[in-house]
Amino acid sequence: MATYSRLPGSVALITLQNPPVNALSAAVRQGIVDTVQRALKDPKVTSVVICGQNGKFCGGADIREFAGPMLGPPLVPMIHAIEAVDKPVAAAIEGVALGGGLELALGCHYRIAHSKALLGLPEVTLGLLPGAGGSQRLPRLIGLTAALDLITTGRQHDSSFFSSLHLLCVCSQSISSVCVSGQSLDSRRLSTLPCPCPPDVDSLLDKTMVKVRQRSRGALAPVACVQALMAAASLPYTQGMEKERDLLTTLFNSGQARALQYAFFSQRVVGKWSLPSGASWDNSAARTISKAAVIGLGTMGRGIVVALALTGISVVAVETQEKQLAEASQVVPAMLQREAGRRSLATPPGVISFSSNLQDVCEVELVIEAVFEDMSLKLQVFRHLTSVCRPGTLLCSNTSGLDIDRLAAVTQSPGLVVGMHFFAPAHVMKLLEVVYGPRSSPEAVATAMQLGKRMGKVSVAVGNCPGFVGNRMLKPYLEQANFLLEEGATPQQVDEVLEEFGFPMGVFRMSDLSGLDVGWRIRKEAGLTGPGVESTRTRQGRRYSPLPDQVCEAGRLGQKTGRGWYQYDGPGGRVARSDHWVNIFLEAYRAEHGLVARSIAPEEILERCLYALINEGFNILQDAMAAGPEDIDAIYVFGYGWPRHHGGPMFHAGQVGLGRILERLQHHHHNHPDVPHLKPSTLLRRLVAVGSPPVQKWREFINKERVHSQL
Ligand SMILES: CC(C)(COP(=O)(O)OP(=O)(O)OC[C@H]1O[C@@H](n2cnc3c(N)ncnc32)[C@H](O)[C@@H]1OP(=O)(O)O)[C@@H](O)C(=O)NCCC(=O)NCCSC(=O)C[C@@H](O)CCCCCCCCCCCCC(=O)O
Repeated sequence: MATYSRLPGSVALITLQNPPVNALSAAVRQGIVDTVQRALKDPKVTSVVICGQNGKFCGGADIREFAGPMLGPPLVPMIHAIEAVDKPVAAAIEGVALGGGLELALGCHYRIAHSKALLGLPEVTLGLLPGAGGSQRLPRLIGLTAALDLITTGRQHDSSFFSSLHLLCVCSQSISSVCVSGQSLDSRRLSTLPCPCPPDVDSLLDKTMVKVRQRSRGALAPVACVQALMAAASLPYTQGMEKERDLLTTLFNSGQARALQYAFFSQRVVGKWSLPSGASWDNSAARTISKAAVIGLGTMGRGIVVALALTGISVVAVETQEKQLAEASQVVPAMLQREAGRRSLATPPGVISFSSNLQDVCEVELVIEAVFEDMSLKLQVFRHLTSVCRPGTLLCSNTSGLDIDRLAAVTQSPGLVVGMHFFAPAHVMKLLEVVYGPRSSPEAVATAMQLGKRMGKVSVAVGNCPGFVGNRMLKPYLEQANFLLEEGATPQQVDEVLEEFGFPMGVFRMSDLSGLDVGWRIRKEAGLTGPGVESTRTRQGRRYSPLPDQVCEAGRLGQKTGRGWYQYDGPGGRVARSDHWVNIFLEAYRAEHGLVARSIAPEEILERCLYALINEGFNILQDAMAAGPEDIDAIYVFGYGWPRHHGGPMFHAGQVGLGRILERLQHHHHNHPDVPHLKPSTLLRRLVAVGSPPVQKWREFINKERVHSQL
């Protein structure tokens, strides 16, 4: 709702009230319409100020309302009516003015903002465009070039940025004196102004269109944003508004908007974590960490040190190999400086001290081990840590899939051991998997989750199983990609299909980037390859492709060696080019194993890679290793490049239709009975059997099934 009060004198104050962010729900819109009317009717009122309760102006349209029928007064005519009134109206912005909130402010005649307020039009991130006049008013106020950047990226900025664009007025006169002076409001009505455009407007629009198509392959909203701004640049306001409305209607009804809005809420759902034990975000106290240590200063360790230091935590960075330590003590401060600059932090907040001595961690509150992915080495480190650290120190491992409980078992306080699985580069990537073992205490989980949040990560609590959630699902995906090569596909074909779907990189390009030796080492440790293992296509009772092992054996480890599934300009090269060697190698391999290459349709490539991954997601939910589909989807969107406009693998499954996913998995499993990952999960079957409920209902369904021991 919105409240009305008269300030001493002649100013009416309208306060938006809809906690927590004063979103423009039907009740708020109705409140605005009513209170503006009241102010207009009151002869003592000469000017109006609109503000938001609790120091937040407005977080925009109420996204939750998008799921149902639109009730209450529509936003566009409401904002238009405010712009048209003949008493001056000012938006007093504190906290946030985002989306529809900023559009409301653009309909006012004056905008004043607190220096710390954040403003922006983030609709594109929700699969929409600023559809309450924002796409037409903003460029008329700040010019086409600046509006294109803000609207197509959804970027938010503080008020000093917007003051420099003259979006905010530095009012030398108070609102009431504006009114008293009888100053005309005509020039304050943005819809009446022309749109300032650069001379090369067509070239600017073309270049922006190319850029947005490249940046977010297959995403509709950025393209529609450019189209709406083209209209603002070339059409009168009323026709521009018609274009805005048409584009918004198309986007609003698209699956992409639903996916992106789901992604918005899933990011928030995962913060409200709960464990099978009943421990959860609201009943578990977190410790505040001010001193931490990182053990192992390879790529991951260095990134973690920077991520911690950026939050103001003092870090002891330990590396026992002198050469690596010397290199890290040069590189890490530079990384910190660069990242602090990128985040506009004047000076890097945290203090880092480097050491080669594990004893130096004895004073810290939390340790993150980031040594080589080797269980015996990690066990050795944990044994050492438990003897040198103060009692009560939290011991965390950055393992990407090893058993947290085995590490906990060698410590004096297994309850204080959790996994903190970062993604490379750790100071940049948003995802953190917080892995709880059967003995991890709620306090340890809460502390790791909160620490992740402080570092600006999306922290997701996951259970302790091989590969946790992300890498466990990646395994069947990679496996299918390798099988497809055996059957006749090329790495480029597979990658193109996945990139067309929206992944920034296909599976083979991604593997080359991460280093093919990472998986090779894991497979060796699992006894799947290595000396003494027979080179067959069946291992440990299931189909196995030795292709990636053989590529590694040929010394091709990916970008770092200049050769992998592709060739590069040299070691460390970035541009992947197809490599004749790979084609010859694949032909020889198929001949050796009596395989006849067939032509594989893009649909089969996509289905086998994605549905195998999705199927494992259902298994993970069934095993209670993730609390709900939102957790899996957040992991894939923030850690694995899953295109956000497809919501995440589990959301995508719902959009494709669970029945269809089941039927295709059955089909592929029938053709490949020796691939257990293609066997449809029990949970998927159960969901289809009860009529394929929407993804938002799965959590409840799974809990009920568990109670009745159906899963
Ligand atoms: C605001 C934030 C920056 C605050 O961040 P903070 O970290 O402090 O807090 P949280 O993010 O955790 O949020 C707290 C809490 O609030 C919920 N929430 C936040 N914002 C919204 C919102 N806008 N709506 C609803 N709920 C919101 C959040 O979920 C949390 O809840 P929880 O239960 O988890 O505690 C940050 O929250 C943020 O960034 N918010 C989003 C800001 C945003 O994106 N705003 C834009 C919204 S879209 C918009 O404004 C569209 C406009 O352009 C209007 C377009 C017109 C629409 C008309 C529709 C007509 C359709 C026409 C089609 C016709 C169809 C046909 O005919 O067929």
